[in-house]
Amino acid sequence: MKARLLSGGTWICGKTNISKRLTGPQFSFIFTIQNNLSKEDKEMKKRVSVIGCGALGSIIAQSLTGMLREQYILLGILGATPQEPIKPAEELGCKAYGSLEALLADTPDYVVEAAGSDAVRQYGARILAAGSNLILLSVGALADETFRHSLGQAAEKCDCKIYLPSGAIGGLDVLRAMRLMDKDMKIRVENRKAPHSLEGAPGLAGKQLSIEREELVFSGSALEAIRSFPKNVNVAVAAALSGVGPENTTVEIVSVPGLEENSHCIYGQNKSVRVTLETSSLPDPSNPRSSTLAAWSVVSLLQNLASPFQF
Ligand SMILES: NC(=O)C1=CN([C@@H]2O[C@H](COP(=O)(O)OP(=O)(O)OC[C@H]3O[C@@H](n4cnc5c(N)ncnc54)[C@H](O)[C@@H]3O)[C@@H](O)[C@H]2O)C=CC1
Ligand SMILES: O=C([O-])CC(=O)C(=O)O
Repeated sequence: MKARLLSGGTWICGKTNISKRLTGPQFSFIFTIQNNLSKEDKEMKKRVSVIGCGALGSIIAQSLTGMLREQYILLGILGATPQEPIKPAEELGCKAYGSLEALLADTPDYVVEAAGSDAVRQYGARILAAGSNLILLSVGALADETFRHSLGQAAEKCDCKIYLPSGAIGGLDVLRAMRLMDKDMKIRVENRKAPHSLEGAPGLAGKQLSIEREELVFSGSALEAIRSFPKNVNVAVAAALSGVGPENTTVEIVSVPGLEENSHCIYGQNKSVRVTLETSSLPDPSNPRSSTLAAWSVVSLLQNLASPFQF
């Protein structure tokens, strides 16, 4: 049975709420049974905090208080500024955190990141060190091997997990199995988006994309792709991490005027299996870079974590 420490110095362990005291040089614990269980602790719902209240974070936060409310409690939301989460938090009846420290003081079981790769770099290790599991949408932050390794070590040290949802694509399971069969498998990812869904990417360096003709705006490794298009090819890094890694995965980004959907096609091949995984989905109305599907992949992951059946 795993125990976790609540903010007031109270441990919760299985269905028993117990307080702890440390005594003597032998490092022995003295536990006192308490009867002040709150309704939520009795029900053993998992407690979640969300970072980011934009297009995807909003859907996730709403789902936590809606279809996932039997399994989860939304503790609070952290935004880029203390003001940003105030309105959504009010609407959803949770806290608007003014800082990461305030979020960590709530000791969530899971922290969902929907804020961008800078937030992963800035907060990831501290969240894990505080004992929370991390669910990352900005998987692209893990393209950097040194950072990925250090975050993995932080998770292991605290016996926490880093969950990588399927995001705006699917089929990561088959890529992982194919990689086990043949370490020399090949993966190529083609991302097609309308010009306005790519605008503002550092890789375009201010270049105006044509609104008349299709153009190849990037061709290279997933490692280079995420540096140039950090808000567009997290999917390619997720596919790469499931297979042969960001340096060995080829990515092409195509700007397609008039394209209504964000389209991601993953071509995988090993000695005996060939897959084409195509996902085309509508961008979120409030952020054309992101497919709404990515938020629902987190909702689905949370539902899976609470289910006796594990996909
Ligand atoms: N894995 C996948 O398939 C996909 C991943 N993504 C990732 O998800 C991220 C979020 O996507 P959207 O919700 O569409 O973006 P968005 O721009 O609509 O919202 C981002 C939110 O995060 C907040 N934020 C930014 N920096 C922050 C920080 N340091 N601390 C706290 N909050 C911060 C912003 O203020 C905003 O509320 C993207 O940046 C991208 O990295 C997006 C689409 C697909
Ligand atoms: O939402 C999408 O279509 C894909 C995306 O932005 C990403 O992978 O970063």
